[in-house]
Amino acid sequence: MPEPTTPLFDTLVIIGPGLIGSSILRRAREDRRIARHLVACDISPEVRARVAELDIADAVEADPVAAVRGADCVIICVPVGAIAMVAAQVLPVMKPGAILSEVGSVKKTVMDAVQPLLAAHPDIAFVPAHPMAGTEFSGPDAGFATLFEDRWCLLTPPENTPPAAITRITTLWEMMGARVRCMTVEHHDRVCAIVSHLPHLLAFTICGTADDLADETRSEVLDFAASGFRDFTRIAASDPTMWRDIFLNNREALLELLDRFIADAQAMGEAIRTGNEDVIVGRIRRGRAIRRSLIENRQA
Ligand SMILES: NC(=O)c1ccc[n+]([C@@H]2O[C@H](COP(=O)([O-])OP(=O)(O)OC[C@H]3O[C@@H](n4cnc5c(N)ncnc54)[C@H](O)[C@@H]3O)[C@@H](O)[C@H]2O)c1
Ligand SMILES: O=C(O)C(=O)C[C@]1(C(=O)O)C=C[C@@H](O)C=C1
Repeated sequence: MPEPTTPLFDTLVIIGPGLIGSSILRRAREDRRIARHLVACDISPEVRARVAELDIADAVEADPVAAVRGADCVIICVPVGAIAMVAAQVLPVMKPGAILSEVGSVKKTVMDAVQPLLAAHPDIAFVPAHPMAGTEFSGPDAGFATLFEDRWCLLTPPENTPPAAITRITTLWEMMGARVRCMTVEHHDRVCAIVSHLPHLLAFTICGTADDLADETRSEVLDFAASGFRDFTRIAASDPTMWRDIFLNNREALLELLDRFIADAQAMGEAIRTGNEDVIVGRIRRGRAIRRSLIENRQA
């Protein structure tokens, strides 16, 4: 007879079972070594009804206070701008020794807002995590159990976090199929500004510019878009609330990298103006090499 194993968590609560939260629930539903009891909590009655229909949680709650009572792990999966408010609602009723986590795409502003709240709850460990995985879709129907497979999950725990709590959240993400790396909130926000936030800013902007051109010239510019432009439109289809919160919360790092990008784009423009083939070809070769190395490492 196989040994019965104790799950990693007894009760795991997901607040905001949208794309990311419902993907965690789906994976945990498939692998009962993750948690014995799964609770979903959402502010939206439509989302709660859909989560119940999809049957991806053992219980669905409207009230975060009722949802987290007795839980040993709570993961906040709401837009960045709402994370601290939800943390303030649940921290006072969480069980001593429990872990609070969140999956927001920006870390410094969230940490700045949550750390003062944690001071009153020294028996709760805070282990923020950011799975570097997603799609342009939102909501509980968009999630899938394999979303985090072979993707990075970045942890940004405060310095005084008990190592055992970091280990448990690391194990959780490994059980989701991800690879885990710890870093500071500042480093996290700079890295994400370049690999995720600036590309989204460019995608939203280029779609708007093309659409304006189509209006001005009263022509079918967008009808002729082949796969290059279409790749930008996939990213540009992402959720407005989520991206508004990301841009406003990672303002400093994003604006610094936007300035740097504008300078680099202007240098490319200058090379085109002056016919500087070396600069043009050098840039293109560099982009190509980056794409190839991602493919070799199976990240593209
Ligand atoms: N979408 C991605 O690609 C991706 C990837 C990694 C991390 N993230 C981060 O994960 C978080 C969730 O993103 P998502 O794409 O799953 O969003 P989503 O819109 O699919 O889901 C968010 C859910 O949170 C609920 N919600 C909002 N405010 C709430 C509140 N105050 N209390 C309870 N529920 C509330 C919404 O009703 C919704 O069901 C965001 O912070 C985002 O930055 C997103
Ligand atoms: O694949 C996509 O569509 C995503 O936008 C996912 C993506 C990203 O930029 O890579 C978006 C935001 C997250 O915080 C992490 C991942």
